[in-house]
Amino acid sequence: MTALRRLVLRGANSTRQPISRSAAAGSTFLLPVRSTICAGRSDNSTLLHQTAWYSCTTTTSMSSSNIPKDHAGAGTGNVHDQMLPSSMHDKELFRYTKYPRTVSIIGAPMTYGQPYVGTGTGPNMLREKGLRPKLTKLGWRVEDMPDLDFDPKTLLSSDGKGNTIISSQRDPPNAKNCALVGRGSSLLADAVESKLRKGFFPLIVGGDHSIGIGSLTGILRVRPDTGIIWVDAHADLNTPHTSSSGNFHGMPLGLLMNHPDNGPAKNFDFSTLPGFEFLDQQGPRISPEQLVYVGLRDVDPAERIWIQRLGIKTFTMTDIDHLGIGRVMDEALAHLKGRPLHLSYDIDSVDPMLAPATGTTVRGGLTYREAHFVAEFVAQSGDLASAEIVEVNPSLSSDDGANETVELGLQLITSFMGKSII
Ligand SMILES: NC(=[NH2+])NCCC[C@H](N)C(=O)O
Repeated sequence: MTALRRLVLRGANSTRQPISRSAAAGSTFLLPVRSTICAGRSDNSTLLHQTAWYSCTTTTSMSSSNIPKDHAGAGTGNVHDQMLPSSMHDKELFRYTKYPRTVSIIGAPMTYGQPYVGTGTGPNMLREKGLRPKLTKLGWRVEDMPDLDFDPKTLLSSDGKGNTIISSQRDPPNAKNCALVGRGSSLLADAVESKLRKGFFPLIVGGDHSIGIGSLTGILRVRPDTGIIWVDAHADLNTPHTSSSGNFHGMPLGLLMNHPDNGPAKNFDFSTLPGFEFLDQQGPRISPEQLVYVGLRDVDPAERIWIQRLGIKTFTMTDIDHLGIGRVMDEALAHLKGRPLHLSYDIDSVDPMLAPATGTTVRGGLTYREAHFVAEFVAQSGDLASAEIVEVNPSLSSDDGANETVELGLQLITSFMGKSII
């Protein structure tokens, strides 16, 4: 029955309508982004992209008028101390987070790692759907800071305060929006590091998956032995040397992976990537054994070679079909046993019928229950110490598809933050 259900789901045509940018702009979707101006791979795409990003942050920034009453204070730096009784404390879940368990929502509205506008709206969309009260209900003390400032003016200024803008640097080959991604990653790394040092649980809300560069750097600075569960349709193991798109959302693991016998970024000279100076040769790196993939189904040729050569523990969709998600997660957690865990959840791991509003959809993804099971099982292990959700882009689908995707993202967050059926 389950197999049949999965076959039906994976075999059916995706409902995703590949919306052209102009169509997205005309839609009445929640997010009034003028996305027509973003596109292309031409030389000036960076500029177009930035312009679009401005409009997107302006229209969705949190002001007291657009925050529903029960979310008032979200993103304003408040700590909400109103903890409700919860089974989570009895069960010794989230044992790496100091008691009383505090989750720090770190909004990372990064869009520069891929070509579409709209990916930066994730944090506010999730807040508007009630992220904070849902976390409070689960028993968390919630710290909700303003989103990281990824305004190009701030990121590209030499003093980080918007003064003295560095004139636009040319991107190195295959490294689109290099300085913006690099500098944004550096800010995020510092934020994540400081929250972990306080004993908080960083919940990083993207943004595109290039935020993995910053979140993992911050995490590894504090806990170098962290186990990483990368739930994704893609391996994100490229570097500018192997990427065919030049998009940094396909590179976070490639840039950070280390291995004595030449990992993807071995001898990579980060000084050739403006903005990435913080990833100097001493910077924290991932070893292959601390990573597990779940849900892969679209892997580039160079990534396939590295996965095999480095022996990275990988559960593709074929493995999930064959073994079932229960056994896959048993084996995944057994592989990372004894480590604090970071869950990097890309919404495109889920089947596009359920999560159409994302930039790089691939058919044949996780079912609704499989997606939740991954989240629930990791939470129930007690070892989850940080997490991120990425690539929710409401501007890339119809209203319904966008709402479903944001809603699913929110539900998955509640599952990995401790919600259980009983
Ligand atoms: N996190 C993602 N959505 N990654 C998509 C990556 C797609 C492709 N492999 C690339 O490197 O461009």
